[in-house]
Amino acid sequence: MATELRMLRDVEWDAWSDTLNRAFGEPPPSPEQRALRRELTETGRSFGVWDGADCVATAGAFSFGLTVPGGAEVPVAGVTMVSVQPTHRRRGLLRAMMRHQLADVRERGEPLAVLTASEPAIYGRFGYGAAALDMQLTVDTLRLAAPELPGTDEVRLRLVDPAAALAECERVYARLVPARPGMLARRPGWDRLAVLDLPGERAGAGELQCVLAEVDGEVRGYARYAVKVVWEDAGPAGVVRVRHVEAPDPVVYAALWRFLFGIDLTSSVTVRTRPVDDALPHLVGDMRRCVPVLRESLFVRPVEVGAALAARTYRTPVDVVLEVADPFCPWNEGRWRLTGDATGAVCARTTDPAELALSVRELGSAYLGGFTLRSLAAASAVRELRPGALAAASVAFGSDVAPWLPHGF
Ligand SMILES: CC(=O)SCCNC(=O)CCNC(=O)[C@H](O)C(C)(C)COP(=O)(O)OP(=O)(O)OC[C@H]1O[C@@H](n2cnc3c(N)ncnc32)[C@H](O)[C@@H]1OP(=O)(O)O
Repeated sequence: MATELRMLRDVEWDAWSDTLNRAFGEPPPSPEQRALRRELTETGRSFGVWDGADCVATAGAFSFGLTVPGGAEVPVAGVTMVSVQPTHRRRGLLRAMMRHQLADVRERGEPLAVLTASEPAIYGRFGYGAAALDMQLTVDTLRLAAPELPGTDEVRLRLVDPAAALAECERVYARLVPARPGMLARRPGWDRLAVLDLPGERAGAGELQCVLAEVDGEVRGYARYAVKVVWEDAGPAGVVRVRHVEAPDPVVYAALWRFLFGIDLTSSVTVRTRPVDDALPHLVGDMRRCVPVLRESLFVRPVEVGAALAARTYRTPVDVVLEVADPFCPWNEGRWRLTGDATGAVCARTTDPAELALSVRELGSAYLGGFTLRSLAAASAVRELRPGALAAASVAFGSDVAPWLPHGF
């Protein structure tokens, strides 16, 4: 029987969600998880493939606002919930869904699509390039002195119920979003996801805790964490598992880390993701004891090359003609002249000779300033056609603040 690709109907949501769960091999969601997932699903952007009455593939998107270099918030499609049933894999269903979705994103006028990948090898063929890294840290707090800056003693710390303190924490988070490329402006409901604390997902740790950091009565930062109790023959060796630690002010940030380092009966801290330019390794005496694991996080796909490149600013003045290859979205193919600086940019079609040649995937990788055009050229993924063009464009595309996506979606 032929399969049919079509939009999700509200009444089909449960079956659609079960299809997704099966493809990931996950246990059924708790009622609380299911309700939140359903609330966050944008039905108008969710679709699937049906084989008769059976839903055999799923995909969707969130309408996000992404911070780009320069601080603008750009509307993007956050591609998500992609799955194909084991009975129907490797017959082209994913490819068909990606084609359908990118055409829809273009129609909506969103210049970029973004995603996090279950397996990084999947999405390059559809024009998505790895654009940001995240850094997981494991810190040996027994051997390190806790961070200390002048003023940390003036920061008042208060333990609160994570859900009850959401509004105060969100005010801090909202200040951070425009300051870092890769961050997403919060949409309704996503704050609750940040404090979801399902007993089945605690992996041996206790309940989620939240500590607020206040200066002059105002909340300036927060950390969310859970403690995993460990007793060894030699004594306590618990682990502080940090989910979030956020504070725009360095002194408040140091105060939060000092607190996390000092929790009784623990000897290490793990934090599941921080930006690669995080301050913590510089706040401790011995940065080797902050052991990092780097991993790609956010993938970026320019859907409209001209609009995407004009939506960000450039660290240094740039004037370059790009020859872009994009077999999956052929409307992007050809030559584009990009001119811009730290105040704005214009990108338009041109017939002038090309100076750099690259595919849309590399453009996605360089877009947020997380990977340089020079490093992509060293892997033969970018070709310099006019001497000097690579060095100038590579610096211009950079970002002083490393891009970072604090959470999956
Ligand atoms: C944004 C997100 O939601 S990420 C989550 C992705 N989902 C999952 O990981 C859930 C488990 N996996 C699955 O559901 C499926 O195997 C999928 C969605 C990854 C692939 O679906 P399929 O329908 O089998 O893919 P399809 O047949 O369209 O393959 C298209 C191309 O991708 C390739 N491909 C598919 N899956 C993978 C993979 N896991 N790794 C590398 N390449 C892959 C295929 O080989 C094919 O290559 P080609 O262009 O050279 O012909």
